[in-house]
Amino acid sequence: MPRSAKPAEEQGGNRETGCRLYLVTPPALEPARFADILAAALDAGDVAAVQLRLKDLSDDALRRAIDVLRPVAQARDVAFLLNDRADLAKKTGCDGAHLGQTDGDHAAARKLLGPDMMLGITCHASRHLAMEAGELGADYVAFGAFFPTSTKTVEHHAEPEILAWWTEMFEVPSVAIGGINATNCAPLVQAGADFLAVVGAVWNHPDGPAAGVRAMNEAIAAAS
Ligand SMILES: Cc1ncc(COP(=O)(O)OP(=O)(O)O)c(N)n1
Ligand SMILES: Cc1ncsc1CCOP(=O)(O)O
Ligand SMILES: [Mg+2]
Repeated sequence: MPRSAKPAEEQGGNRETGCRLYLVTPPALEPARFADILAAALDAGDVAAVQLRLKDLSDDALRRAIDVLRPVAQARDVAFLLNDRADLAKKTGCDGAHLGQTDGDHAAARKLLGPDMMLGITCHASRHLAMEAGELGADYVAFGAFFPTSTKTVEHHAEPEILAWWTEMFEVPSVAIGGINATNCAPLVQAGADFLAVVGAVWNHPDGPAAGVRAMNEAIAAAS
């Protein structure tokens, strides 16, 4: 997936499976303060991508957050994606966008982003949605939620089996999301997830986000 991110082997990441960590930002943040927190997290270990996920912000506020946080990720060769907004991702130098099933026309977004920007698509627990996303040129398909989560109210529950099926059938990378932490991630890694997307496991880690990144990478490596 992340086209501008270094391969796992160059990052000292998880060579066996290639499974890598994908950080989604907390639901609320103050950009200047969060920039330091993000930098510390990214400096703690291998991270393939960061997704800025802020809801109900004006375009101006979103642009301010992007302008502060995007360079923190990109300076470290970590891809920076924007949640929900392909248009703003394109205008603001992001590496791509993540769109859900109600976040507009995926084909139009693919066209807008062009071949050099990434498009990730939520597919819940649906093989059909994933095949549609793959056909229209998604750079990754995201399945979930795999576990209970307090970050978002979720309506779909996915099982590791869908990752195994996808990996066996298609080459488009898969992302697993939803309640994933260092203790429960092994079956997802073993089922072939290319990326584990997490919020709480890193930003709410009791010893801080850097410890959260280390714990996730250790767990991914142990499961590989
Ligand atoms: C990597 C990744 N996977 C899934 C989602 C969920 O996207 P969506 O269904 O559009 O829900 P919101 O995140 O917009 O609430 C995601 N953001 N990232
Ligand atoms: C954005 C999103 N989409 C499905 S579950 C989820 C929240 C993931 O957060 P956490 O890793 O804290 O469960
Ligand atoms: Mg969305």
